Amino acid sequence: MHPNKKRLRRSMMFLNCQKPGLIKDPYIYKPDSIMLDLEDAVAENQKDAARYSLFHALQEIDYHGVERVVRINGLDTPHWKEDIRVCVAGGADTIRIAKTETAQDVRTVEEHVLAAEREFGRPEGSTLLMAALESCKGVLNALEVCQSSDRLIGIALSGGDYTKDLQTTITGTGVELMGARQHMIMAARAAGVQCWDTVFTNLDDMEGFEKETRMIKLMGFDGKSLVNPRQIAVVHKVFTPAEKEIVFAEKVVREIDDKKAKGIGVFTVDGKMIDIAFYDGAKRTLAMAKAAGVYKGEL
Ligand SMILES: CC(=O)SCCNC(=O)CCNC(=O)[C@H](O)C(C)(C)COP(=O)(O)OP(=O)(O)OC[C@H]1O[C@@H](n2cnc3c(N)ncnc32)[C@H](O)[C@@H]1OP(=O)(O)O
Ligand SMILES: O=C([O-])CC(=O)C(=O)O
Ligand SMILES: [Mg+2]
Repeated sequence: MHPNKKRLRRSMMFLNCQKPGLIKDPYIYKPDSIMLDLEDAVAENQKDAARYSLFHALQEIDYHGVERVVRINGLDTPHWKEDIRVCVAGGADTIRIAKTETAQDVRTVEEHVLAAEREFGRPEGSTLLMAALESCKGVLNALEVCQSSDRLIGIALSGGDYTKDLQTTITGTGVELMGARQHMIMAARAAGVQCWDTVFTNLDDMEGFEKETRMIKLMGFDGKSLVNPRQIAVVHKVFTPAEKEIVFAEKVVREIDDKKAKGIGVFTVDGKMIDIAFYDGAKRTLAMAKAAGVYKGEL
């Protein structure tokens, strides 16, 4: 498996490739990933200029370990083939396929990525893929998209275009996105890939943003697409296990190991019933805490 397939992706911040001022140093905000956008943030007559900036940024800027995702234009545009060549030539870590609808869309992109890896002498299989689902058809096909390719690391809900297709609007209540969110997270888990929630565009409503972030964390998402550096700290706070969760998870793992050796299946930890069903969840909490740099233990 590619070493970065399962890396921590709590915060994935979009930035517009049309704006060199934005793409030159976003690592200072310490998101887990940046998403350099060639799609909707870039005006139609600026696509070439955006690709040119992107190529030089990928080649010349040290992003200090922040994952460099590039969002390419959809397969219904004249741009995506050249977008892929520039991403691969520049050495992007991951390509986000905008407006993905089917498993075949992912496979088509994969063929072009492989051809570009050969053309530019990049290791075959080094470029990862994520698929943005932005229509009812795309969301309904979530499972086949998740199972489409070994390069595919996960699926992202794109609520703006999705609600347009659904013929509603984003209200901030989450009602209109609930079905898609639930469906996508189940598909991603069934296929063993990651799943990210859509952007929150009201930058003046930080309270609403935190509420939504807490909700999607509870739903099972791995993180969220973001549009602004102010949103990163909130997402990291919500998605990084707190000290008391880490302590409890350590106790659960140790107690299950200990009780198993003694032939005991069910018992309590801090007044809560625990059995083997809780083992993987506790292990996941510790792995996440370790990846986030807040846990140094060996469990
Ligand atoms: C529906 C979709 O398709 S979403 C995906 C496409 N959208 C995007 O890519 C938009 C990304 N976001 C942005 O461009 C901007 O955040 C905007 C236009 C929404 C708001 O911009 P501003 O009003 O300037 O935001 P704000 O005042 O919070 O900026 C503060 C600082 O953060 C920087 N900043 C803002 N957004 C970003 C970003 N996404 N990435 C990196 N830096 C950013 C600004 O340049 C500014 O830096 P400075 O203090 O050195 O001047
Ligand atoms: O991917 C996202 O969250 C942003 C986007 O394109 C959309 O909402 O349509
Ligand atoms: Mg969109």
